[in-house]
Amino acid sequence: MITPSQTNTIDFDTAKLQRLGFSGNRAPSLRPISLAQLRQQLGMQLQTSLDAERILKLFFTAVQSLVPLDALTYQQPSADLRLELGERASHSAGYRLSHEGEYLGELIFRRQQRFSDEELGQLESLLASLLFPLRNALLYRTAVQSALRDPLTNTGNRIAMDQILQREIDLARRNLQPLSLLMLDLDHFKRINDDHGHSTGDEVLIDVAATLKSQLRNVDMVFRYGGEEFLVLLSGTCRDAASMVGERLRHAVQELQCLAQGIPIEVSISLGCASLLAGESAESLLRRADNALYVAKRDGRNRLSMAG
Ligand SMILES: Nc1nc2c(ncn2[C@@H]2O[C@H](COP(=O)(O)OP(=O)(O)OP(=O)(O)O)[C@@H](O)[C@H]2O)c(=O)[nH]1
Repeated sequence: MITPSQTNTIDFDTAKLQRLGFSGNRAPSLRPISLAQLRQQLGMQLQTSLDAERILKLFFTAVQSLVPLDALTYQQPSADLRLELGERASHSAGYRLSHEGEYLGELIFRRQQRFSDEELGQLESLLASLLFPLRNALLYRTAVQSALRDPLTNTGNRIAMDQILQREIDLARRNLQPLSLLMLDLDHFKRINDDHGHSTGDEVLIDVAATLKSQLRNVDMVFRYGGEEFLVLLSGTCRDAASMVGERLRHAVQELQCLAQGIPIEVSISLGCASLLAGESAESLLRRADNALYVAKRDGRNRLSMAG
């Protein structure tokens, strides 16, 4: 029988690290180590993962067996990555990382004592071991992110939506928090395509997606659900608040100044709103939001309808 504290899952990265003599949970080794030995170890250790955060954590731990540190911060805004490890401290040594002109982020070492010239030389030498693993991890991260994004509107795609919706439902249930969905669809979009061409239609989709994002909090998520249909996931948001958000979105899209060859195009959206019921599945929640959207269309468009 498997007791709750046991697990039969194998983390291959951890297992490989243990074979190489490293453990992520162990404090850094107190055994003196030379720069050359540490570079050799890092060369092997950092190749065990394609997860940039994990690589930076391994690096931070390993470096401390040669140069004492209190913190490491790293950021690469275009990869949407920011990491703060350890406690903030007064002295810092910052590096802009790049490889063959490719920007790989900013990394800052921090600690309470000033760094000596020798230590700075050691840190720079160790950073060389980080470059290739970090570059590969950033490429991997970009590939994973692009597999989950709609390239036209830069919103999440259907695959991302399926994954995130289920996760958010589980979280809402565990934390006893409300969760609401807005399903929205551009009105008479076919006419826009027919009258002004598909590239104008694409521009309208891009503008509407940008408008939706600009009206929402960072934690709210926008997905392109179909051709001219979007889904907004509002975690921690009850029915009344979701209805207000929906109205705000509807109004913002109506105010959009879209032009085709200098001629203004009227753009509006219809929305269906549903809030998670106790024990409800993702499919049922989506179905109720879709039914509410159907009612909004049937009742004249450019309106919000609440699921029953
Ligand atoms: N330009 C462009 N058009 C798209 C895209 N995806 C879907 N469409 C078009 O969106 C239109 C949707 O038409 P309908 O489903 O009839 O909906 P509608 O005209 O918006 O009418 P209602 O939803 O009833 O208000 C179709 O003409 C599709 O070709 C896209 O990526 N770009």
